[in-house]
Amino acid sequence: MISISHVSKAFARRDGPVVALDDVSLHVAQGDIYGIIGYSGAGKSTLLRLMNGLEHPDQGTVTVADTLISAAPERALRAVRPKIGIIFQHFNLLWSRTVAGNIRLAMQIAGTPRAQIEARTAELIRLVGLEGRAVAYPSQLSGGQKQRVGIARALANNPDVLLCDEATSALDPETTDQILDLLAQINRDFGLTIALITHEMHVVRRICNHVAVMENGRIVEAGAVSDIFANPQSAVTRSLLRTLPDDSADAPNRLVLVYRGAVASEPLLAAAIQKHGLPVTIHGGRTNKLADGPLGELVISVDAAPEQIAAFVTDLNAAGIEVHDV
Ligand SMILES: Nc1ncnc2c1ncn2[C@@H]1O[C@H](COP(=O)(O)OP(=O)(O)OP(=O)(O)O)[C@@H](O)[C@H]1O
Repeated sequence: MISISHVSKAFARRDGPVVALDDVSLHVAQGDIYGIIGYSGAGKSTLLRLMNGLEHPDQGTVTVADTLISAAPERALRAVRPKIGIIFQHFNLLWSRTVAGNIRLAMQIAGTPRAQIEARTAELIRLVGLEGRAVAYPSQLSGGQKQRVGIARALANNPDVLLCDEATSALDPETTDQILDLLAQINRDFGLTIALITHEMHVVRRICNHVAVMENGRIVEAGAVSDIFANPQSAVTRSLLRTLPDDSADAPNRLVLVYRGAVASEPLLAAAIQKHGLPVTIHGGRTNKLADGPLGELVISVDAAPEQIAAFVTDLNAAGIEVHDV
């Protein structure tokens, strides 16, 4: 659906040329949710602008929805743009138009017949969960609602591809997850291909199936999200992964085992698990080297009745392991 082949792009600046993209190749398949992640200045926005023809590469080719965007004349670009929806970090809504007015505009520009516009607008408002807000103005909406309008507008012309430019970076964590879930639902229900740029690994973890990690204008690694998470190759990927909060925080019956100094936690834990016969999931652990000796932490959850867990904890305590249920 999106093919980027050996693309390079430099910008002229007073202090010399800046290489924004350096021999980048990337393939986004039909139905993918493909994340492009990197820190500020890595080249993500430039790559996204190449995908909708706002920039042209110095070298290489960009093909989106069977159109060679990198070499397309303006007329061909105008024809293909309705097939490429885009949503933005700051929503880019028209403040003088209502929710419905913003969504209609995309179809009016594309020359859609009026009767069709009304039906499609109503359908899109339902799809993004904004029923009853059609006549509200953007200033009356929360950030999450504004992005829902952005999504409805981007989908108005039935695009083949949705590009997301840091689409949740201006939102709080809860709203971020709601918007990401909406994008995932649209991907599932309509098979819409999504390419997104982000600096947050959480976004990749929650909805992407593929990811490319960028640094200094290059893709340093790319592949299936599960492979990259399981075996990150580059320092920048490992650094981005360290920023992730622990998903096990939501697990039921989550216990943090703390062991100090010479207490060897694993054999003691194994013995307690065996004795009580409980299903224990280990979520992770780490060792802190404190000035007065090592302090270990192991995060587990136990799928058992409260009294079984209490007996298990009593044995762990007796073995010198502190247990916190946080
Ligand atoms: N129009 C431009 N003129 C000059 N330099 C540019 C231009 N656009 C991007 N650059 C430079 O190219 C490099 C890559 O920028 P880009 O915006 O693509 O990175 P990014 O990963 O999207 O970062 P950010 O999240 O900060 O936007 C940076 O060094 C940037 O300063």
